[in-house]
Amino acid sequence: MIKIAPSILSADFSILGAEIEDVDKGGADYIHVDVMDGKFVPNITIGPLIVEAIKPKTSLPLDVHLMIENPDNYIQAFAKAGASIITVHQEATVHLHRTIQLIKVAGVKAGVALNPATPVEMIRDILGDLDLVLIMTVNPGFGGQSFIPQTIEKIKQVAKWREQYNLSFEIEVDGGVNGSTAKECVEAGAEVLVAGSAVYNQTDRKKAISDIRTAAEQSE
Ligand SMILES: O=C(CO)[C@@H](O)[C@H](O)COP(=O)(O)O
Repeated sequence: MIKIAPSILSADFSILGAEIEDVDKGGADYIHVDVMDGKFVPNITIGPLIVEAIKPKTSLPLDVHLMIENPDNYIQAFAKAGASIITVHQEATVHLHRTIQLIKVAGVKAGVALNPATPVEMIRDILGDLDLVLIMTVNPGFGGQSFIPQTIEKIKQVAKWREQYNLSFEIEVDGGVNGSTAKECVEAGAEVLVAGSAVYNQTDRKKAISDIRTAAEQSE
């Protein structure tokens, strides 16, 4: 089953609660929350206080993507704030296995994200510990960038390992996902599609979500 995760990075932050309710009613499956620290990526966004504030606005899982250095220092705070899934970057932590265990001890699903230039081999040995693998299809930091086609092979390889090792983590893609790129991602093996500008830059968010889902489902 395909899941659509609108990224609130492209929402109107002056009415963030209403923007979240809009995609919730519009058929979203997750709310994707982009956390950036101005160090790991060249942009600064939101922290645990905002996650806590938006939590009552939706019953959908909050899919929190930490694009920050030293993620171990913030896992507890984001879990307490209401995150359902916490995804850290492989590139941002030296002891990835320990970081994953910290997320699990906090009672939250654990994900790992890979930048476009990071080989999937970097997480092969810990796939069995993961609930989600996030293949970045743009360089993280900003919404509205173009999809990087070379990332498709990475999705395929992770999907192959999932089957080969009989694992059940979700494969999520993030960046430049829209009605034109969704199908290829799903054909490669992804089932969670993060979409920022393709949803929030449209006035009718329900239609935008439905259009992406329909495009993606053409591969099934
Ligand atoms: O993590 C990020 C960017 O770093 C994403 O979640 C973006 O917010 C996706 O935006 P679009 O490419 O869909 O506009």
